[in-house]
Amino acid sequence: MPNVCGARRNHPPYVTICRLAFRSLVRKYDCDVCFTPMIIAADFMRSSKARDSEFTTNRGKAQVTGTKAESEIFRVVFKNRYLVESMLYRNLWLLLSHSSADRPLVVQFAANDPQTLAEAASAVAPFSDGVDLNCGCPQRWATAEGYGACLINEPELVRDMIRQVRSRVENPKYSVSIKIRIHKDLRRTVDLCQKAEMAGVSWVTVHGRTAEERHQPVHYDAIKTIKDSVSIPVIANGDVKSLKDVESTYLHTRVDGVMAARGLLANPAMFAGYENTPLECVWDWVDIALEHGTPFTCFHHHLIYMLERVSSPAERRVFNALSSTSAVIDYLRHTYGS
Ligand SMILES: Cc1cc2nc3c(=O)[nH]c(=O)nc-3n(C[C@H](O)[C@H](O)[C@H](O)COP(=O)(O)O)c2cc1C
Repeated sequence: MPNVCGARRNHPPYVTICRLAFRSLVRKYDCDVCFTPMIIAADFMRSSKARDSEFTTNRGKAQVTGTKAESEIFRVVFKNRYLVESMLYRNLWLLLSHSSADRPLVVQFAANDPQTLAEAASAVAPFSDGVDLNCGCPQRWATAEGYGACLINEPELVRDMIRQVRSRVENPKYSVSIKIRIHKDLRRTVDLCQKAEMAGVSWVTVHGRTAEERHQPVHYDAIKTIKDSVSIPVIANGDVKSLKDVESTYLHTRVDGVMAARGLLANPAMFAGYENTPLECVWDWVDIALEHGTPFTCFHHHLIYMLERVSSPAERRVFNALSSTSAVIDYLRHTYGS
């Protein structure tokens, strides 16, 4: 059963570098598939600047920022040097080992128009394994623009978006998925998923709450009903915070995989069976984050999440107030050892 990592929107470039670093960490601890944060497809297609700031991935040791449009030259970061030679970049890729590549990678888009989504999908297809349409974000800014959770009420539009991506991306193995929330009337969710299936969707991720629900219990029965109503894989999402939760979700719903967000932020080694973030994982984050040139705020924030369950309030007060990478490393060495 695949373990999936899901994350979020609206970020300056340093945040996408940060997401890439975090994806590298969770992949080390048995996360099988990673999603990018949600990217607004229309913004993404509007300018190469937007593409550079919204999407960063790598192949082996090369890091790629943005996407390859016909007339554009790529920025490739290799051993911290920018190479702006597209031929060199192509040759480089052929030589690189894919062992530490950021794959499998699903790029998640917010979109409300088939053509734009298809263009965005075709731009990222060479660097990823699939695109996902966000039909679950309940935030007001998103639904006001016709993105996210409001799309669960537009099954025909969702179907058209899936079809358009399918016909635009040539690779038949490239996945086209949707991430949804459920309706109060579950028949509508089943209808949405069946229409998506008929349009050629590869799988559906179901966050088992309605668009209005926040902290209410996840409706596992609803996820099971959806799973029983379609033949494509279904991924369950919501409140998976340990490997035990993965198992109980599976037993309850018989889904094909689970997606986790907050559980992995708190414990990136969760899918590998650790109850709390192991020290090894903390040091792995330090290594990976420094290797990627992760800015301090992001580096520190992730550690704050990871240490929350394993530190006392007094320790947290000291740790959270640290303001430099060296102070953080000194604190970790002194408090936990290396
Ligand atoms: C910090 C953060 C960022 C998120 N960003 C996204 C996102 O970009 N796209 C998305 O579909 N869901 C996003 N979500 C929602 C999660 O994917 C997930 O549906 C929700 O948090 C419930 O799952 P969980 O209990 O595993 O956290 C985000 C959640 C969190 C906490």
